[in-house]
Amino acid sequence: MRKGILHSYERFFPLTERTPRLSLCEGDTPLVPLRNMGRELGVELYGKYDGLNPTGSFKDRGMVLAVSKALEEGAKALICASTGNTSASAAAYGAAAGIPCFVLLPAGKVAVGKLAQALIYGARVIAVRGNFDRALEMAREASREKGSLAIVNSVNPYRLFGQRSASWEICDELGDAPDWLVLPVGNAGNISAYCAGFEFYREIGRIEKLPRLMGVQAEGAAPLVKGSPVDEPETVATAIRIGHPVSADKARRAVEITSGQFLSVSDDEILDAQKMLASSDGIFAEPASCAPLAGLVKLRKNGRLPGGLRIVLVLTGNGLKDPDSAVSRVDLPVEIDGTPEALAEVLGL
Ligand SMILES: Cc1ncc(COP(=O)(O)O)c(/C=C/C(=O)C(=O)O)c1O
Repeated sequence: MRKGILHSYERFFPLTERTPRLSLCEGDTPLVPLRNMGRELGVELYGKYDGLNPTGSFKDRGMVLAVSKALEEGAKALICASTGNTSASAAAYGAAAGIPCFVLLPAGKVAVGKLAQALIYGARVIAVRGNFDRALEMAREASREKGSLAIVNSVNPYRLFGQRSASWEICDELGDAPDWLVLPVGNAGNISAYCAGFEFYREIGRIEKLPRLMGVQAEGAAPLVKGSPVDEPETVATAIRIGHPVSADKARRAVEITSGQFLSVSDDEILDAQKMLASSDGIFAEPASCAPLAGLVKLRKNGRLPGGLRIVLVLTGNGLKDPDSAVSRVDLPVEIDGTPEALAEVLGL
């Protein structure tokens, strides 16, 4: 039975007897073999489907630890800026913890599913006329001003600590680290957390080697590929529409020590990958989560994807978060009269 990561990995986390053990049964998500895409690409391919966490993204892994520790340290409320998933997760764990949660979202740039979540979980949702980077500056300022307001963005170290749990689950299931781990990069916290998690597992002898960490960004929001901040990031993958990643230095170190790489893909390549993943292997992930597959397809096209590798794609968010983007790329339903003849015609019977 899933009891949540504070239970499953209790001995690896900075918990004390005073730390409340929050849980929405996050973690222990499936590592799905992507057989058809794997055959297509000539690799052994898996999807770590973190879209099956309680609020539909990997954010729950860090949020459960950050909110538990915030309670222990006397916080009276939570605050975060978000492109959507962090706010959904903060709102849910704030509700579970029984404390208010304030979320700052870039006005008009958040997928409908994520906005609905933050609202229904009872967060105070504040739409900022500006992008995520501006909203994060405001949230950090507010948290500095008011000590009892705990910021739960990935500037909060407990967030990245909790997110290490995904790397441990992958290694526990595969028996070692994969050859490559490919994931989307926005604020760059998750790639840094995976690196720390794999390093810890190597330190305690659970794995032999670190996987190559491949960070994929959208072409219109690719500061780590460009090597400089992007002031006006733009992409259909709104979860990674971030131009000033707060964990950039950690992420660069993660790519360097694992001989990995940052690469970027276009919005079209992302949406094509989203449709491919769903129609070939039955997994519906949100646009940002499909950037890694788009990256693999691009490497394969350029002859830079070695055969036979064991690769894990991190599917960070559920496709249901952003149905509008997915619908923009598919044929809409055909409408018929309610008669057997009309159906027979469509079915070609
Ligand atoms: C589905 C999905 N995939 C990838 C990322 C990028 O992770 P980071 O590189 O650790 O930022 C996000 C990030 C979202 C937010 O930053 C937020 O919700 O505020 C995401 O929601």
